Amino acid sequence: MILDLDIGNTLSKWRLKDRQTSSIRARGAMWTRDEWRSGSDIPDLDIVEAIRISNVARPDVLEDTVRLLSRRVDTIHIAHSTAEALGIRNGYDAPERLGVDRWLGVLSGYQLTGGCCTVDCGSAITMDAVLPGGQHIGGYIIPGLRLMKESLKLGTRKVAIDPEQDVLHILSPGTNTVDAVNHGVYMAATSAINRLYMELCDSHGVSLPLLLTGGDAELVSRGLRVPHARWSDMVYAGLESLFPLTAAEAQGQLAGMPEIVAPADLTEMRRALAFTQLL
Ligand SMILES: Nc1ncnc2c1ncn2[C@@H]1O[C@H](COP(=O)(O)OP(=O)(O)O)[C@@H](O)[C@H]1O
Ligand SMILES: CC(C)(COP(=O)(O)O)[C@@H](O)C(=O)NCCC(=O)O
Ligand SMILES: [K+]
Repeated sequence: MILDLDIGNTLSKWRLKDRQTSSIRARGAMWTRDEWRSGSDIPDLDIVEAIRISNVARPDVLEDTVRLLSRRVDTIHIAHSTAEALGIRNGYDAPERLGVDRWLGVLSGYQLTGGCCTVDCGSAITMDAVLPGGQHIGGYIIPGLRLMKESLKLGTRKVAIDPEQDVLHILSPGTNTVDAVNHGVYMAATSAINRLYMELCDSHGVSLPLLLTGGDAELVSRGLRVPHARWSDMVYAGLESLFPLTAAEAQGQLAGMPEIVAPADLTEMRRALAFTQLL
């Protein structure tokens, strides 16, 4: 069994993948600040032969995790952002500074689409673009939904946006503090993504497929006006492509690959952008 770990600033996600069949056997998550201890939602290490890790939490979180796991498992691969990988050139001035979860998302997105825009809606919302030909051009970082709410200190941080709510309702003016904050934060996130995505396509003259991942991807997806696909295993897929361990992975079959959704027409996007600039 392979243990894949995606350690974010809020949640540490894990999954167990069968080395023979390439199927996912178990999944779980724990708060990143919590310690690994029995009784919590952690995988059974006795059946793990190899581990692959993506970490964007503090370095000591990674050190503690590796120390604990290396007592039980010999093979541990840790992903790092590099200047180049799998035909993609990292657009950061200091490539190693690009969050490795963003880099892994870009690697998977490019393999699926040959050029795309990736959005990871977690503690932060990050956006990256990689052009056909493999040049990553950098991206954007904004606070995630939860962080935006926390920053207001209005006591609304624990009140989640109801994922069942009709999206038109979430975009309407709030008539109490909780709704005003939730709706405002949601509008800030979704309109930034809509706008930045169209600006990126416009300035590079290419209509890029848009891919979404992260804990808030489903919610954010409903507020986007542009065609896009969700890929919840996108960071894991980057680990699979950097460190292929199964026959399917070696052939480029990445877990949970979505259907490619045809992007919006570039002329239409330019028309929409021109309209926002007229106002
Ligand atoms: N069950 C859940 N537990 C915690 N956060 C959740 C849950 N479902 C959705 N979320 C949202 O997802 C975010 C965490 O997403 P994730 O992509 O795991 O973030 P990160 O990679 O930064 O840890 C939280 O900030 C929260 O808004
Ligand atoms: C931007 C991030 C904090 C996002 O982390 P996440 O929301 O997934 O926990 C992470 O990718 C990171 O620490 N990046 C380093 C800075 C950079 O990418 O420029
Ligand atoms: K993120």
